[in-house]
Amino acid sequence: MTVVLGAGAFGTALAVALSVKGPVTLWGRSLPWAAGRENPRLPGVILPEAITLTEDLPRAGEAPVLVAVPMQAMGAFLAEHPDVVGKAPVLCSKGVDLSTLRGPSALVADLIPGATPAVLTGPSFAADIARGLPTALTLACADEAVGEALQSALSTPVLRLYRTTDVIGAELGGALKNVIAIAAGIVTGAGFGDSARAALMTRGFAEMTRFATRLGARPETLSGLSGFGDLVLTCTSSQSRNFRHGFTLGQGLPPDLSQTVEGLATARAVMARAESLGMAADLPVTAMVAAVSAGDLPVAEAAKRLLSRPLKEE
Ligand SMILES: NC(=O)C1=CN([C@@H]2O[C@H](COP(=O)(O)OP(=O)(O)OC[C@H]3O[C@@H](n4cnc5c(N)ncnc54)[C@H](O)[C@@H]3O)[C@@H](O)[C@H]2O)C=CC1
Ligand SMILES: O=C(CO)COP(=O)(O)O
Repeated sequence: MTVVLGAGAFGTALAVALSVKGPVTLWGRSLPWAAGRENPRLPGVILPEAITLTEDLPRAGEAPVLVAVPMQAMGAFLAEHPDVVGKAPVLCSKGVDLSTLRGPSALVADLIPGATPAVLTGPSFAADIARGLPTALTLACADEAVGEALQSALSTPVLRLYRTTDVIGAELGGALKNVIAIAAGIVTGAGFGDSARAALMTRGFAEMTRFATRLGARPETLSGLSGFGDLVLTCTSSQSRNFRHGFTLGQGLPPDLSQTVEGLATARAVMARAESLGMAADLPVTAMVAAVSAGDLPVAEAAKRLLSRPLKEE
C-alpha cells in the first residue's frame, strides 16, 4: 500500500509504477478526469485498477506517503496537512521555496517537528515512468534504516532506487539542474549550437556543485543520478518543461505559462540565498536565468554577458 499526494504528471506516474506492488491511493485536489482514469497531464496512460483516486485527503498511517505537489505549493501544503503527510514523507518535488529559501526537507523540518523526510529524485520523466520504461532514481534519507525500508518498498523491476544519506545534496541536485536546463534551452533556442550547450552544461554543473557543497552537500552526490544524471536528461531533451521554457525564450517567443517550470522560482530563490552567503558572483548562469525570468534582462543581453565574463582558470 502506498499513498501519493499530488495528482500531476509526476504523482500520477509514480502511482502507476508503484501499483505493480499493491494498492495505491492517489490524492489530487481536483480530479475531473477521474471517471475516465486518464490524467490529461499523462495522455494515453489509463490508470490501473490498483489505484484509488480521491479528492479526500487520507490520514497518514503505516504506508509510505509520497508528496508530489509543485515546490511553490509545498510549504502551505505541509503546514495545512501535517497529519496527512505524516512523520516520514517521501518528497518528490524539485526546487527551492521562494518565500523561505528552503528546500523540501528543510520545510518538513520546520513544519513537521520530529519528522524524518526522504527525498526521491533523479533523471525521470513522468511519461517514461508511466510507460514502464527503465528508470534509476536516488532515494535520500538521513536515517539509514528508514532509507533502506523505503528503498525496498518503492523499488520495482524497472524503477531502481539508489540510496544515500545526503538529503541536501540529492534535493539540491534536482532543484538546481532545472535552472541550468532553462539556460540550456535559451542557448539552444537562440541557435548558439550544441558546443555552446555543452559548455553551458559543464559550467552549470560546476556552479551547482559550488552552491550545493557550500550548503553541506557531498560532491559525489552532485556527480550522481540526482545531480549530473538529471542535468544531462533535462538539458538535452525537449520532454523537459524547463528546457522547453528556455528554448521558447531563446527563440524570442512567449512561453507557455500553464506548465510547471520549477527552475523559474528556484533561480530567484537560489540567487537570494547566494546573496546572503556572499557567493552570488559564483553563480553566473543562475543569475542570468533569474534575471531573464524576472523580465529584468533580455535574452540576447544575457547571452552576451555570459560570453564576456573574464577569462579564468577552469
Ligand atoms: N513531470 C515530471 O516528469 C517530473 C516532475 N517532478 C517534480 O514533481 C513536482 C510536480 O510536478 P508535476 O507533477 O510534473 O506537475 P504538474 O504540472 O503535472 O502537476 C501539478 C499538480 O499539482 C497540483 N497542485 C498545484 N498546486 C497545488 C496545491 N497547492 N495543492 C495540491 N495540489 C496542487 C495541480 O493541480 C496539478 O495536478 C515538481 O516539483 C516537479 O519538478 C519530478 C520528476 C519528474
Ligand atoms: O525533473 C524532471 C526529469 O527528471 C522533469 O523535468 P521538467 O520539470 O523540466 O519537465
